[in-house]
Amino acid sequence: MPSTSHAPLLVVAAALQDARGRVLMQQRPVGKAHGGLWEFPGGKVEPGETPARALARELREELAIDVAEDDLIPLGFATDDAGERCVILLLFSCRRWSGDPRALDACELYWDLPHDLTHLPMPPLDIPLLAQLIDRHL
Ligand SMILES: Nc1nc2c([nH]c(=O)n2[C@@H]2O[C@H](COP(=O)(O)OP(=O)(O)OP(=O)(O)O)[C@@H](O)[C@H]2O)c(=O)[nH]1
Repeated sequence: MPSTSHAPLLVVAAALQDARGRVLMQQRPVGKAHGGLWEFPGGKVEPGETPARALARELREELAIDVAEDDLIPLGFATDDAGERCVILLLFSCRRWSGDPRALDACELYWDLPHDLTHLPMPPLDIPLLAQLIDRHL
């Protein structure tokens, strides 16, 4: 049975959806892991944080928006255990926030309907999560 000496890396991300149903993707900076690829905004859960609290913090840090934890609705997850450390990415849906998202961390932001985002190059776990979003007609 495969095993690892590390605890899984827990990562949270948001499908921010505007009134027209468009979802926000952000492009990771070149030079970072998965540089240049398009991801759902979010990041790592720090020790002592709940997933929703971590995601609200990441959205503030990365996009300068405020989100109430109650407005983060669990949507699905994806895992990758091929590398040295298993990664678990939890995706939340979010339709309400305050502020206009700005790319404080990403190179660029891009809004489009979920089925029109499939052409973007994405990190491995964002691909099945986008598929889950499309399957659920969200
Ligand atoms: N979104 C996404 N992240 C992934 C995937 N696979 C994977 O290892 N990760 C890792 O999950 C972490 C996401 O956290 P992050 O966005 O806060 O990380 P970061 O590279 O900006 O690092 P930093 O916050 O330490 O500067 C990164 O280490 C990223 O490389 C994946 O398929 N999708």
